[in-house]
Amino acid sequence: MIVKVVNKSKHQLPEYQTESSAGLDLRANIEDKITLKPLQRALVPTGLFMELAQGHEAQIRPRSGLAYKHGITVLNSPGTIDADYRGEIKILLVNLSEEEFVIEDGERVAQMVIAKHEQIQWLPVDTLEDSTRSAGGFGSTGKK
Ligand SMILES: O=c1ccn([C@H]2C[C@H](O)[C@@H](COP(=O)(O)OP(=O)(O)OP(=O)(O)O)O2)c(=O)[nH]1
Ligand SMILES: [Mg+2]
Repeated sequence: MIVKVVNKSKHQLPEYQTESSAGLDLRANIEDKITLKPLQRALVPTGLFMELAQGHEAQIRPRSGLAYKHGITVLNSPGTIDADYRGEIKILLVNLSEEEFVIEDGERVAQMVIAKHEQIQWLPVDTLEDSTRSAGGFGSTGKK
């Protein structure tokens, strides 16, 4: 799929790191380093603007390496980029570790997955078709 993009960052366009990667790694586009203290959050700019086709969204997800090694994750994960959004793509990072973490310009801090989605129309009714699960949830299966 071809996606129009305006790259106002100092960096190359996000790339798939391997042949079958689902996510495009997103780079921080910042003038000065950002230091995240424990439990601090920051909205990290990417310098990227894009135009997705209707029926598509972009999901901003954490990178597992940063999460595992440094406790850095995407606070609103998965962040949702709507197809009609024309603003700058930004990444909301939070530091869940007990150590400071420094974000460098150009660092790959998150990844973006493009996905198809539906938009629905409601059909208001009084009752729903029953099912085997019925209203069971939140650990209801496998119990006696
Ligand atoms: O991680 C994110 C999440 C959102 N956005 C942008 C694109 C998205 O289309 C817009 C709105 O996001 P969302 O609907 O999650 O935020 P909201 O708090 O509901 O704001 P709004 O009232 O603008 O929809 O903000 C980002 O750049 N990064
Ligand atoms: Mg919204």
